[in-house]
Amino acid sequence: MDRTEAIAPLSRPGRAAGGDADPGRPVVRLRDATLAHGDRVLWRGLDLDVRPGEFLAVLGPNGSGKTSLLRVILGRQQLTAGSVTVLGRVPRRGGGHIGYVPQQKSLPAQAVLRARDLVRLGVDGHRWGLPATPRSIRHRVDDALASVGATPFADVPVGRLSGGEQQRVRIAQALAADPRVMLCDEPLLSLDPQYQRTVTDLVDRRRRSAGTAVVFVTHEINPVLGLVDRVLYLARGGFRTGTADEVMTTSALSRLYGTRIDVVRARDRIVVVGAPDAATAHGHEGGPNGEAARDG
Ligand SMILES: Nc1ncnc2c1ncn2[C@@H]1O[C@H](COP(=O)(O)OP(=O)(O)OP(=O)(O)O)[C@@H](O)[C@H]1O
Repeated sequence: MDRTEAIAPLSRPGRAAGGDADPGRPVVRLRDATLAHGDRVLWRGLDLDVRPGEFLAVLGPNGSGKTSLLRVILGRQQLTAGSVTVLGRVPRRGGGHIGYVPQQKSLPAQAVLRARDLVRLGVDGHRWGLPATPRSIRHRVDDALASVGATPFADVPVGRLSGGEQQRVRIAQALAADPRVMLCDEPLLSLDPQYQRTVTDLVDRRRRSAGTAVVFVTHEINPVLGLVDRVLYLARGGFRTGTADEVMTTSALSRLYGTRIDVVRARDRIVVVGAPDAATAHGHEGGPNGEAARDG
């Protein structure tokens, strides 16, 4: 079955295009934030503001605490020290205005929920500007499905979809929440280049049209290099923040890792050579305090 179709724009019944977000007010704010499990410090002394419409890429080796950062912002994980606010409030489980694309795990083959049922779960429990009638909710779900090209498989049980199709449905679910911030945990995994582009374009369009802040965890910066405003790089208990040009450099990453790392620009790509990989960089050694980080 050919399940691809043209990608439709996601209409927004709530705020006007451009959003009502105050561009000066951070959507996400962390101050002197530390997260540790036992005596193992994932990151320490993190100051971070993510502003409306900003695209923040979060990079770092396996186990450096990228997903944990998203869990803190979601209110599912308590900081060890410091503070976090989302839209000026301490985040709590189930709070609205957050679109979350969790790290991909295949849905069981026997999962009987249809794609549209999953997306509908994104609408429920959130305010999105208009009274939620069954008809308006159905339109919202249809819009979100169309926006990721998922209309042809809207009624297929999700367990029967490919990994990439399931991922597009998860993006639609996050968009259906009419989010002020999107938290995306490696959303490009298992997508072919065409749909990597689809996903990054959707997220980019959303932040430009609605002022949605984006926190985008990725192992690979190249697919989002043209979109990224700032990078947060986590490693060995420390971090660096800044533009891609500031962070993705031989000197910045060598200091962060405490060993020689080479960052090479080849055509429009960044290649990092020598960064300890998942097997060796699990970071269990604890690591130094956060590098002097710039945030702004
Ligand atoms: N509740 C917990 N208790 C103890 N350790 C935990 C807990 N949650 C996460 N960890 C550990 O913290 C570390 C960071 O996990 P996290 O998933 O945030 O890393 P990550 O940077 O997203 O990794 P990956 O790139 O592999 O997805 C891991 O070693 C993980 O095992």
